[in-house]
Amino acid sequence: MSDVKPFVLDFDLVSGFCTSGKVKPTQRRVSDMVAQFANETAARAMVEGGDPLLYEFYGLDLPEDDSGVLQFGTTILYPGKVGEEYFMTKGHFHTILDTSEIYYGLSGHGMMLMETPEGQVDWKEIGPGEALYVPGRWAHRSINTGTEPLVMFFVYRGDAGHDYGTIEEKGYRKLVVERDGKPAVIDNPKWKV
Ligand SMILES: O=P(O)(O)OC[C@H]1O[C@](O)(CO)[C@@H](O)[C@@H]1O
Ligand SMILES: [Fe+2]
Repeated sequence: MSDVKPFVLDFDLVSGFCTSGKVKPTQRRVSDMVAQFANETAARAMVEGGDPLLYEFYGLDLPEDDSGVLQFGTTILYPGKVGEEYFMTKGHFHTILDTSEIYYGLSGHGMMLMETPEGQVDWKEIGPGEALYVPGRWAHRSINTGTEPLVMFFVYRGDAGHDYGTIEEKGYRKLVVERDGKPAVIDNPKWKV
């Protein structure tokens, strides 16, 4: 058991930022995930044109080897598109595959795209005041389908870990793109068996 003392952290309900500045966010830009987008040419052009920030999240300095710890924080995913594909997070399975995660929508609107190693796929919309349960075994990627930052609070088991490799190699089975001004979930042409 780790020796974490009780503490309080403040997160702004709209911006998602930790306003006391006690924790610094991790940022991911288009250059961090060019290969994850369906239209890599559009992604590379965006990198050349200034490399926009896709999202930032607060990961706390809590022990990552203790199943009794809960990791938590906020994700701020900015609005925008790469080609016709909405800004999204990298997405991951948990290293301990059967660990779950809860997201709570604070502001903005988006979607969680999920899939299992066996090939089940699902997606759920998330907005302010909605709690989304991602069961164990489901890879999860957040997508901003709106015009404001999508801000979510998340919590998961401390030792769950992040497995990015599987998604980097194979991609997701589905993509979320804008069609006729609305989000549409389509097959990912780049998905590898
Ligand atoms: O880890 P990714 O796929 O880049 O997505 C970012 C979000 O997911 C989490 O890893 C939680 O699942 C957060 O730390 C972070 O906000
Ligand atoms: Fe996760």
